[in-house]
Amino acid sequence: MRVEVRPYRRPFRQPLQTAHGPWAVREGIILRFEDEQGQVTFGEIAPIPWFGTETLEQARAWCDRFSRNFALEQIDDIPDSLPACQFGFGAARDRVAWVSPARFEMPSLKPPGPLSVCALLPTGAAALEGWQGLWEQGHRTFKWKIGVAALAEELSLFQQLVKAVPSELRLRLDANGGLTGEEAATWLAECDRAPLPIEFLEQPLPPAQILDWLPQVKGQFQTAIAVDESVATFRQLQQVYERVGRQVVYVVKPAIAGDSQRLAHFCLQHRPDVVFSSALETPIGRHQALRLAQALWNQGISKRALGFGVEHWFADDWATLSAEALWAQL
Ligand SMILES: O=C(O)CCC(=O)C1=CC=C[C@@H](O)[C@@H]1C(=O)O
Ligand SMILES: [Mg+2]
Repeated sequence: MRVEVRPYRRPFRQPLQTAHGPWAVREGIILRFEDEQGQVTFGEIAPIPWFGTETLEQARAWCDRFSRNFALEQIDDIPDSLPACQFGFGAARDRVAWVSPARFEMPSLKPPGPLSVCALLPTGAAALEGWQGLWEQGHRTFKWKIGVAALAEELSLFQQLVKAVPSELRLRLDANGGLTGEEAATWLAECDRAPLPIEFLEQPLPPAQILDWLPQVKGQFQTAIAVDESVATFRQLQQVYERVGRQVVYVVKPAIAGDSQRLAHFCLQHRPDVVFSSALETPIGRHQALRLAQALWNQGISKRALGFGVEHWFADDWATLSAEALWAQL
């Protein structure tokens, strides 16, 4: 199979403000595969190094190993240290009618409607304005980043936000590991008191601290706790699931969780309480990630809104481009 590699850089409309700091530009790699019958498939490598994936440079180095040709079997040679590469090259295999008893079939994608998609709000006070347009588009689940400004300021904004929105709105909070144990307990108590459902508090503490902290708050709060950075790669997902199982919600970003077939089999075997989430990838990686999420949804895995309400974060028409049109721009 022939493969062509093109890097991309795409600015967000505005930097995404999280506890990791501002993120202004999405960089990645688009792969174009052409098989012997001339059939073309696109894949995407969308690293998030601060989540624990490979860097863009490490991904490039792997891609440079291939001349213009590669065999599907070589996907199995991609190490677990390159999860975004495993996902990107895996696109070639997930398309072909590759017959194997172990293969998890992923039917073609029916794009999910806004009701089943969580929209990402702007961080801070901008959320007080930002939610309305997304509500009018049909979104009913929203995610808001915290752990960026001072606790008192964010708690005040939270109280304004939950009073301003319709009571049917469901809100997720994502601290990106930016809170202390004490601040997280304060947030959980606040969420329990909120006048609308707070679906979960995502990654309140950093991966290195959260698992030891969980037992201290077990059974104290109604609001669920989710992990994201703690399970960014497949190895981490396995380890955390073994340790805390169904005590938490798993926010899984297929684009950085490694081989999609392996992820699918893990989800089918363990049936974790999972939210599939965007890695802020392009429509190419998004399409592949959503196909996986939809196929697992059809198997009864996760009924939670998909964390893919992010197209509005990209400038221009990036979110609606076809794979061929996007490739032609690179
Ligand atoms: O999960 C969602 O609803 C949207 C995607 C999202 O929030 C993120 C995507 C990529 C990196 C992170 O800053 C952030 C997250 O922490 O979940
Ligand atoms: Mg998150």
